[in-house]
Amino acid sequence: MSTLELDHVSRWYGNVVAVNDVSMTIGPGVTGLLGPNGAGKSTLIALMAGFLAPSVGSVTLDGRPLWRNEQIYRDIGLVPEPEALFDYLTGRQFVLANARLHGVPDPGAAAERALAVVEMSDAASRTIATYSKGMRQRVKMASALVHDPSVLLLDEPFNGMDPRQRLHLMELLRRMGGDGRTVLFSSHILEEVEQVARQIEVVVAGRHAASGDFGAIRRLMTDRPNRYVVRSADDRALARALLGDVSVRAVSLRPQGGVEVEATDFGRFSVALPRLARDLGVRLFEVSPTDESLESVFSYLVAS
Ligand SMILES: Nc1ncnc2c1ncn2[C@@H]1O[C@H](COP(=O)(O)OP(=O)(O)OP(=O)(O)O)[C@@H](O)[C@H]1O
Repeated sequence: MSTLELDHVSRWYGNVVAVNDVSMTIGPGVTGLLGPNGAGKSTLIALMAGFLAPSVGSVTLDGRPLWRNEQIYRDIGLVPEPEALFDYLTGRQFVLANARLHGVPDPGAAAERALAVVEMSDAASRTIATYSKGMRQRVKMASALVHDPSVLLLDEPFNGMDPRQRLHLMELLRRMGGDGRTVLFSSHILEEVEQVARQIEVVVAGRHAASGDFGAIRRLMTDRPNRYVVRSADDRALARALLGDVSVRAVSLRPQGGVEVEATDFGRFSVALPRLARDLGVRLFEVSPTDESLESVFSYLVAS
C-alpha cells in the first residue's frame, strides 16, 4: 500500500507557473485528476513520477522524496500521454525492453505477465505500427506494469479511445485499484473520471480547486449559478415574473432580444419557467445555457 504526498508544491517553467502551492494526498485505489487543458495535470504527474523537481515544496512516496531517488522508481509505473513508442518493435519486444531497463529478475516472464494483464498476449508478436490507439495504450500500460509497481500514474489515458476500448481500460483501472495499488489518472472529462475514480482531485490554472468523491464534486459543479437565455413572445412580462421566483437570482433584458437569467437552482428553475410562462400565456421559443463550457465550471470552482 503506497501513499503519494504533495506538500505545498509549486513548479514553474521560466515565468509560467504550472503548479501553484498544491497539497494533496493520493492513497490506494483509483484517483482521478480532473482539470481543463493547461491546468497543470501533466506537470503534477511528472512531479509524482519523479521526472520533475518541484520548484518549491516536496513530493514524497510513503515519506521518501521522489526527486533523484532511483530506488523509488521501482515502485512507480508511468503511462505518459505522448505516443512515444517504437513502431518498428513488436509489442512483446517493447515490454521486454522495459522489463530489462527496470532490471527485473526474469524479464521474459514479467513481460508475458504484463501483456496478459492488459489482454495483449495474442497481438504481442505484431509490430506496434499495426496497433490501434487502444492497443498502443494497452502496450504502454503493460510496459508501465512490467516491474509490478505499487503506484500507477496515467496521463490522459482515455484520449482518442473508442467506447469499447474506454470500457476495457476503465475495468482494468478498477481492477488495479481493487488490488490495492495507488492508481492516478488525469482527464478533462468529469463523466470519464466519475465512472472509475473513488476520489477526485480537481486542478484549475495550477491550483488545487476541489477534492472529494464524485458526489461531492458533481454537487459543487451543478449547484453553481447557471446562466440561460430565454426567448419568448413577451420577454418583458416573462422577465418580471421570473424575478419573483426563488430559483432566479438575476434577470436582464438583452438588447438583441431575449431574457438573460441567472438561476441559483437548476432543478427548480426548470420547473418554474414553463409554469410561469403558461400562467402568463407567454409562448416560449428557446431556452439555452450560455456558459456550459467546462472552463466556466472550473472557474466557478476556483472562485468559490
Ligand atoms: N516545458 C514547459 N515549458 C514551459 N511551459 C510549460 C512546459 N510544460 C508545461 N508548461 C505550461 O505549464 C502549464 C501547465 O501545463 P500542463 O501540461 O502541466 O497542463 P495539463 O493540465 O496537463 O494540460 P494538457 O491537458 O493540455 O496537457 C501550461 O500553461 C503549459 O503551457
